[in-house]
Amino acid sequence: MNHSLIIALDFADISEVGRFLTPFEDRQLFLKVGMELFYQEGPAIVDYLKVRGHQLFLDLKLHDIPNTVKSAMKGLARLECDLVNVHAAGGKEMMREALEGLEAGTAAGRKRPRCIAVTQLTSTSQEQMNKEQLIPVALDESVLHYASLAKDAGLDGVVCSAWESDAIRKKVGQSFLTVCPGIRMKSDQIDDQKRVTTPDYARDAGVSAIVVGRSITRSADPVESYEKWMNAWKGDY
Ligand SMILES: O=c1ccn([C@@H]2O[C@H](COP(=O)(O)O)[C@@H](O)[C@H]2O)c(=O)[nH]1
Repeated sequence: MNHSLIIALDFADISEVGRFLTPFEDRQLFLKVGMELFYQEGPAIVDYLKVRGHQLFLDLKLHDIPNTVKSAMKGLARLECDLVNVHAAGGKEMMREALEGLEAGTAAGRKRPRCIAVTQLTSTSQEQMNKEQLIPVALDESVLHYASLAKDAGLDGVVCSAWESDAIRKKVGQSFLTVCPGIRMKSDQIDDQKRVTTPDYARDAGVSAIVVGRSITRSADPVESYEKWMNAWKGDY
């Protein structure tokens, strides 16, 4: 999954997904299914995308008591996605149990899905974290701390802003995945994102993958937009 561009399919239902994907014809993409689509369509959306040969990041950001997350991950492993995630704020024990669940649910002979942890959402600012989460440190310190917890728990990487990727890898190792949303072209609207970088910045920072949603999915010509993004990111097809 190194140097992938993951398209966030933040659509209301499968018919919107179908309309979006049709102009891409038979191209195989790395796609992300989040809460909006999964809560509407359930596991059927995963099958729909997998039979078309796409790679899948199931972005459900599990965050619950360890036993519940373990059982949920056991079920999710059966969907055979490439990548799943949890919130690091759930703690080291929860993350370890998530991995155990994934291993238990993975069919013999198959590789378990990779599992990464959300550090601080890219929509979180320094001020929001200090005042609302009552975490009294610098935001990048909190991100590094969560990344270390995820590494100790055995996870494969984190979701973070591209700003934080280099420091994370220096601290926990270069093979640790950094999957980065909050990416915009200079001309794009930032929307609700706070820790935003450009694809060039993310490329130079050596992040593992960028996640791009609205800039592609809401553009008038998504295929052209995807090409523009792949050129800027110099992504692997
Ligand atoms: O910290 C996070 C974790 C997940 N996301 C998800 O990525 C996409 C970003 O979409 P854009 O339209 O490019 O902003 C979206 O699906 C989020 O749920 C994130 O943005 N930040």
